[in-house]
Amino acid sequence: MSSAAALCPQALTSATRSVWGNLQSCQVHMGIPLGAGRFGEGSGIARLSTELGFCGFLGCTFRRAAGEQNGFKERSRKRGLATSASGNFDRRRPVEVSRRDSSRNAPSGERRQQRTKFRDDISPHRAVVVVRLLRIEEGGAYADILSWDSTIDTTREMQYVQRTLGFSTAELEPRGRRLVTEEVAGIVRWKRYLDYLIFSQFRGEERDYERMEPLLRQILRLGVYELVMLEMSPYAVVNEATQLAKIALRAGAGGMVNGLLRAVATNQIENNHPSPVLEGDDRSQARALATIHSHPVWMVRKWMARFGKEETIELLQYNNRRPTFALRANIAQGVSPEDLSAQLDKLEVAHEKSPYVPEFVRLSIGMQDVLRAGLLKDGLCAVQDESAGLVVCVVDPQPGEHIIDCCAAPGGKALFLAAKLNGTGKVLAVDINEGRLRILEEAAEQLGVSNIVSTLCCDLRNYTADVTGTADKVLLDAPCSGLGVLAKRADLRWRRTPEEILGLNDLQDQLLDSAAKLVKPGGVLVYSTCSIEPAENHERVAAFIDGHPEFVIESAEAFIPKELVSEEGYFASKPHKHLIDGAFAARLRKTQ
Ligand SMILES: C[S@@+](CC[C@H](N)C(=O)[O-])C[C@H]1O[C@@H](n2cnc3c(N)ncnc32)[C@H](O)[C@@H]1O
Repeated sequence: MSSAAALCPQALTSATRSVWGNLQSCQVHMGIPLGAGRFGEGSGIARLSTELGFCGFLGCTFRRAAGEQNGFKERSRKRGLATSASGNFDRRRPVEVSRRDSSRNAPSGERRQQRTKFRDDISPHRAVVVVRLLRIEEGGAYADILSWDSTIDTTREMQYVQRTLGFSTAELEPRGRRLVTEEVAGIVRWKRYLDYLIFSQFRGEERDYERMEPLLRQILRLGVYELVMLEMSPYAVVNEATQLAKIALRAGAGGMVNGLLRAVATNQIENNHPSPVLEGDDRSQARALATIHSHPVWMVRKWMARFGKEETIELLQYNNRRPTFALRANIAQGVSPEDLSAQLDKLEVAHEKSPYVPEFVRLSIGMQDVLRAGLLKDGLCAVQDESAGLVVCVVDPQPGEHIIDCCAAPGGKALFLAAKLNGTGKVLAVDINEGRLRILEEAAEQLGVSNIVSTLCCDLRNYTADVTGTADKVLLDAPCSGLGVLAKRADLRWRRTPEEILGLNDLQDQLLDSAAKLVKPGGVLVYSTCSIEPAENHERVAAFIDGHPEFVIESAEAFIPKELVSEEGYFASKPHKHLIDGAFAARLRKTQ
């Protein structure tokens, strides 16, 4: 599998920076019931985490699966990350990174004692946040995968803290857990802007700043985030961050943190933070916007060239918003959207009907209550972004049809396709990733569509080498950059590169050629992504049509609201305009 094949951010999408966490986040966009893979024998949270960690939806996980492991291992070792006996990065073990151990020269007994010291002057959430940030930045963990599920035992997390920082704290209460999830996602998202504020108060050369110890940097980011973005009391923030740096690093580090955060706190009170000036040529303006809205410069430049400055700012702002979520009523179990709405009313969870997909309801808060009430575990609904539902609407499955979902795992769209078949017809879910297919199979059981869905693990390109098309409809939800789902995937913006996106285009073309072979004459092929980039969307379809004159474009307008349909007849959502994830789908009819 090429490394490009690894990229599959939709899964990631979901995400959530909300309390119900990462595992879930992976599943959200995909429409997997959050319970899937979490409760069965050997398939608990731990297995799902491993699964996600391996095949991920995200780039880095993919990269590892795709054979770039060596570089990663090498990096891990250099940085002292925990590796398993096989040399693989082991998420279960603490990442002990770059803490300068002030007790290094102490006698071993004393050192052990210091390591296990209990500190009640450091809030547990702050200790956990800096350790998680280290794991994400130094250890390659995903922000989503580190989100918190209320059902997870926190003991292991606190062991990470103890081993990384050298002391233990109180256990996290539920409120602390929520704060951890919120802060980790927020700090990852706002990293560039936070670093700008930190650097503006840093007394030293840029070189020294670049070389700053990773733990010290995370403590500063946490302090600045709490002061500026959460507007917490400066007294508590500055004192605890100072103390944390003193204990986990050394006295001098504490002094530095104290001075810097006090300066930021003063600017906060006086509303006097420095700000990059939006002037000069496009490049300078893109740099300024990238800092103000905390995105990579290349992304901002790309969008400015396409959308203009004002619209780019809207998109950047949308990507920094707290993401909202949608639930899909499981019509396969006879649950109508009205039934789901009544259940949510009972739980006093505020929600509204999706204006785009009849089976969906939107909520901005209250997911924890939905989880606790077991609506997902019982298969009454699934968490899924409306954009994923809209792709299924463009396929327009009809009872009795034979449908192939070519890149199906972990299965959000396949399961909704199956539900729409109303008990008759077949969905064949093909994917190269076995672990993710297992998640799909469990979710199909949970949602009551396992009689409709079957799975096949293979590389689509090999599978179609000599088949003749028999499917009524084929969906190719291709591996992509995921630039449409940045609001839900806090760390994705920092993981993507322009080269990676270019590299994906070949794979997308090859998969399209393969998927086309499965469609019977007169049948329909839908190509979709969770990207807003023309290079992955319109341009791929144009290239495909060039080489396949037997396919014609059919407008999506007959299947979804007009406002979501582009001039060319494609479904193309813009996050900042439609307030859902950015996604794309082209409906292509095979004429002969
Ligand atoms: C965007 S994700 C699919 C999400 C899925 N449609 C859903 O709704 O849950 C892309 C998928 O393509 C799969 N994939 C990548 N290369 C493939 C190949 N050559 N053959 C089959 N599947 C492949 C990945 O394993 C990944 O699961």
